[in-house]
Amino acid sequence: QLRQDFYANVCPNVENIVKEAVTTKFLQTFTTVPATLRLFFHDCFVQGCDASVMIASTPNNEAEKDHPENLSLAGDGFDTVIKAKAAVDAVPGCTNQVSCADILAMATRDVIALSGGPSYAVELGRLDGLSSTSSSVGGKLPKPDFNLNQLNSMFSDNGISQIDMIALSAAHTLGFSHCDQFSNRLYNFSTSNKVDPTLNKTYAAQLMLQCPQKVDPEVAIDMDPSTPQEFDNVYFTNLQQGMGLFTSDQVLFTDDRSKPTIDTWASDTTAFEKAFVTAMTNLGRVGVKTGSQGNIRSDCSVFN
Ligand code: HEM
Ligand SMILES: [Ca+2]
Ligand SMILES: [Ca+2]
Repeated sequence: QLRQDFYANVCPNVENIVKEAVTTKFLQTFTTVPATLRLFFHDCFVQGCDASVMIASTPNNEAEKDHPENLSLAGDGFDTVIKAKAAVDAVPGCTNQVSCADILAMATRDVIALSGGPSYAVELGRLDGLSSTSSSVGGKLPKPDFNLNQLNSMFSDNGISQIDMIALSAAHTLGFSHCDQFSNRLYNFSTSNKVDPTLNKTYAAQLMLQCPQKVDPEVAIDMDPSTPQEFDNVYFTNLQQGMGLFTSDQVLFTDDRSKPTIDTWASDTTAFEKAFVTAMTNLGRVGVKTGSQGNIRSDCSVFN
């Protein structure tokens, strides 16, 4: 039921309006890119791509965004959607016609292109969801210590294949992580190895400098040490060198079932970009709401 020209009659210029608002925000801060991309992922994996992640908590309802695993979602992602929504609603005819879920999908496409990644046509027609609870988040989002079976199982719960999961993981080609998400790999990996043996030695030493034990929990470091502000396939060449930040990144190279894909995309940007667009399109189809399952919110952070 999703289609690319969903708003052609009510708000034909919606894509340009969103792109302009996103570009303005991008020029103010680069964080717009990783923040929006991760927000889209965390939205789609909990109750589907329905902007449930945008809802603010109230005295009666602790919303998704206040679940511990969502507290590190950067505010600039939410702000990007809110600003784009305001720009859309300011255009006569478009007011209250475009869902927050679709604006997030378009904004995500735009930030990827702005940071050097592929551009693609976005499918539209998602409604905004009618519920958002912190208690629905647990067990729905992947953890950085996941192995390949755990990754495949969680993504397949959302109808996403291993190949799409690997392509989507390349989102870690930009953005930041807090030290506690991977410090076990540096200081207490296992009884026989304090440092994760799959971690490049030089990179491990660099990470220890950036993330000493008892570091300020606010400290965040680049996930791609080589090209942190470029959406590129360097994610895969990093993995080949033992420079994946999380276990869930590095395992894609150490597990023989996924290694061939890493090797292919490390040396073929075109093939990676094509796969990434397919994977993002599939991610955008997860749990889409239609009819009485949703509505179009007038304020993305509040139910109508
Ligand atoms: C494959 C399993 C995945 C795991 C285990 C995972 C885990 C994480 C973790 C732990 C962080 C750091 C959070 C922090 O400390 O602030 C992070 C950041 C990020 N993730 Fe993932 N992620 C996965 C997949 C994805 C996917 C599929 C996307 C998008 C398509 C994505 C996009 C991002 C982005 C852009 C950031 C940086 C956020 C920022 O700088 O604000 N991740 N991820
Ligand atoms: Ca959602
Ligand atoms: Ca990069």
